[in-house]
Amino acid sequence: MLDIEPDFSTNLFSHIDFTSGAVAAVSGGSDSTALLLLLKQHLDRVAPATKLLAVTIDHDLRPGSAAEAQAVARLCATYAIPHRILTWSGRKPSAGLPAAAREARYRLLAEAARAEGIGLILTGHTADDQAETVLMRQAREEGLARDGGQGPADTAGRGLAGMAPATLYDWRTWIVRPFLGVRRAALRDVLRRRRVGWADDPTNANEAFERPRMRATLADGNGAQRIDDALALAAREGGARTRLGLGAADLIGDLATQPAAGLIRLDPGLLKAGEDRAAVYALRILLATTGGVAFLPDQARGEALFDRLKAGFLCATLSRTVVDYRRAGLFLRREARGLPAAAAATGSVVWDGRRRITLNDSGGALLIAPFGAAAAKRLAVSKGETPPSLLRAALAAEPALWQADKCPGSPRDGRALTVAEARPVVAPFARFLPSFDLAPARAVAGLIGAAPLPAPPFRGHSAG
Ligand SMILES: Nc1ncnc2c1ncn2[C@@H]1O[C@H](COP(=O)(O)OP(=O)(O)OP(=O)(O)O)[C@@H](O)[C@H]1O
Repeated sequence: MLDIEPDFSTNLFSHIDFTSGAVAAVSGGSDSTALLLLLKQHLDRVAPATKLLAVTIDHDLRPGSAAEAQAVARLCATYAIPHRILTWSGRKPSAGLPAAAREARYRLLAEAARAEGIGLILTGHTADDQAETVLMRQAREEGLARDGGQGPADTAGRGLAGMAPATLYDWRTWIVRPFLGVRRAALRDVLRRRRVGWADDPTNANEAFERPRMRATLADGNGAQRIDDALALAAREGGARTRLGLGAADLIGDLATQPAAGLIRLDPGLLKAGEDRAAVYALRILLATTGGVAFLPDQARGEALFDRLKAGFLCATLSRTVVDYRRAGLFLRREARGLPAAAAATGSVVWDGRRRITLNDSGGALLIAPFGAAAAKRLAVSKGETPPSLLRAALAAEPALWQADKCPGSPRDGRALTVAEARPVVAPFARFLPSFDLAPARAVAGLIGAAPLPAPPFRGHSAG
């Protein structure tokens, strides 16, 4: 645990690369207020020219939220820190409110960063938050196991790693959490010493929500020990997950190829690589990527499929992906079912979770729709090592631009590129990429031709 001394901010921030500036996400609570002051102190000392912007999201969920945001604005004015307030004005769902608020918060924070050309957001998540996260996930797993569902094996090495020290948002903005090893009480001591107040969000004490319930259980005599144990568990699991990801990345680099857009071939050597856990992880990541699904298929299904593949040739579907194991190899492609309906082609959209389509001009009256089996059948495909039927099936599920019932540009037709660019997206990591998974994300991006990852936000580039 880091000791909080007046100049401890060096320990907390010196490993972070501030070249592209920083957004401090400040709710006005104790942790993010401490983040703001300590970060400002650090930058003033070591890099005063760094562009620093404080951003407060007004979720507009409680009567006092606008006034709290104004209080942050006043504090920022005192320290001459530029500050913006962004309001979540969208429809508020009745179920899953914390998740929706979090989604809106990160979207708005990232928009504010991008508008200033800043690639880095810092949040005030603490060791207490980390311990709560790990213990909540553990409690959910135990509940699942008790109910006869998939228990620890389901998330082992993933969920219990807790929050990553850095997460890439939308494949372009880094979210860094420098306080994951610092207790909230220590941050509050810093604020008290400086006579700076903070707001206490009543939602944090509302035991209708899971996190405040967990927080309440940690307030008794055992709490400190349970927090320390949870942090130790998170550290072990984070390391295990990073190693698992490195193993999966090596397998993807060595054994996966892309014979055509939307078609991945795995060398059957994957089934006897001797490192089943990494191989199953690689398979799950590639399934989600091929199917355009944001979540990996669960561990149990991944393992079951892997075991069936080991037993011999098969054709099965998981995560919207057809797994076709035959003499020519082990192939993955998007299933034909449930592809997006034809839609007007405008601006930049993520299509089917798999392709970012960017129109270079207005596109006129064009539609984006799957290329389709009929059009794919008419196309000549080369007779190489890959069975033509598989090439056609993958092509049929690719996006194409349509005018009336004619297709002006197929995915393999040069003309399409003058109108639109369809860049593959690494679906499971496109929105949130925890630093634990950087290696497999990079390997998959290289395999399918997705945009390269931005440099990690740490000096010397070690994130994980
Ligand atoms: N409304 C908000 N505006 C800006 N950033 C926020 C907001 N809510 C949360 N954050 C960021 O996310 C981090 C974790 O959020 P969490 O909800 O745990 O914090 P909080 O209890 O609202 O406030 P704090 O962490 O400052 O005590 C905060 O430290 C802050 O960096």
